[in-house]
Amino acid sequence: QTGSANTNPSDSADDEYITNVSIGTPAQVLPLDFDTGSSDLWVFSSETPKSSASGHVTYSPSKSSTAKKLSGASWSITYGDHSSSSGDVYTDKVTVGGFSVSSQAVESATKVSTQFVQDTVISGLLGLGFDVGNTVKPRAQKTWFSNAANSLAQPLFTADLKHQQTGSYNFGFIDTTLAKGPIGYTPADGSEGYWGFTATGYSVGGAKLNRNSITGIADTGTTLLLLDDDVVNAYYNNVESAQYDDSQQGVVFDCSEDLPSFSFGVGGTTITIPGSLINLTPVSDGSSTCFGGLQSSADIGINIFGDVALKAALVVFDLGNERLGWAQK
Ligand SMILES: O=C(NC1CCCCC1)N[C@H]1[C@H](O)[C@@H](N2CCCCC2)[C@@H]2OC[C@H]1O2
Repeated sequence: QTGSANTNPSDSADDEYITNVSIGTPAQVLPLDFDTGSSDLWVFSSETPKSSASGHVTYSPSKSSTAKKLSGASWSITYGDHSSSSGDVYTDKVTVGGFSVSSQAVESATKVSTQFVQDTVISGLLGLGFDVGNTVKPRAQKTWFSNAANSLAQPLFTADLKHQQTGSYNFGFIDTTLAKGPIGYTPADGSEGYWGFTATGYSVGGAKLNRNSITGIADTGTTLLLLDDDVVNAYYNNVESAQYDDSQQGVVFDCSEDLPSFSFGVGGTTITIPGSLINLTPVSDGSSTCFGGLQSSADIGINIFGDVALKAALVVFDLGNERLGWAQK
């Protein structure tokens, strides 16, 4: 068995990617942010304060004949951008891309932080990280993918995120036609709940890859490519107008710049992010100053290959073999 779901950028800056998920009986369809950087499936619900839920599609367990309250269970999560949510837990049927898990922990939000209240295009997150990262207490719950894995044709999923176009999350199979180059595989470290890996080197503007390895995570839930300052500086030293903008909390440059590409080595292959994908968006509507898709990870302490990097590749999240595959797109 397999599943295949379309995913769409939420706005003109590809800030996040939205995938529709069916929950309960009859199906309640919610737009969720699939996040390989976390391991909770949580939703805005009938239990979310009305003022917070305004503008969001919500899940009502009381309207689902297959919903069951998970007695005594609660959850609470804080993300790297300091957004947060918490609540109680139901189990219900959850279908993604035509594949159903009959009893999935659906974490109902009784509290959500301002960032989520304001982000009305999503009704929650579907974590695709490792189960160890799940926040439900007293007993951690499995992710949708973890519950599905044993029934899928292969215990893996792929992410094919695109700039301002419809992409896909495929479960149980690899559609190699989505890629232009071979898939390079490298071991994945799931011990922290993330999909951790090591890139073997990098280069700017098509130069030969150096041998400076970069250890980080493949995170569909983070918009940017966040790397060490020495890498960020090596890149922006090639961009005449680049400067750090305190108010924007990042490197900005003239939107008219012809940005160099950024390449990294992984699993014996090279992934090249075209400069165009690193020109993320004007700092404000109509501005001729643009915000960089590559920024510093210095304040975080971990390198993050977020959507800016993932958009250049077909990425295979292979749970069965504990490995990540990257193919140029
Ligand atoms: O916190 C992270 N990543 C961190 C970024 C800083 C450095 C450490 C990792 N990801 C979150 C992301 O920012 C959220 N956001 C909502 C608004 C549109 C953009 C996405 C969304 O909710 C949780 C998750 O996804």
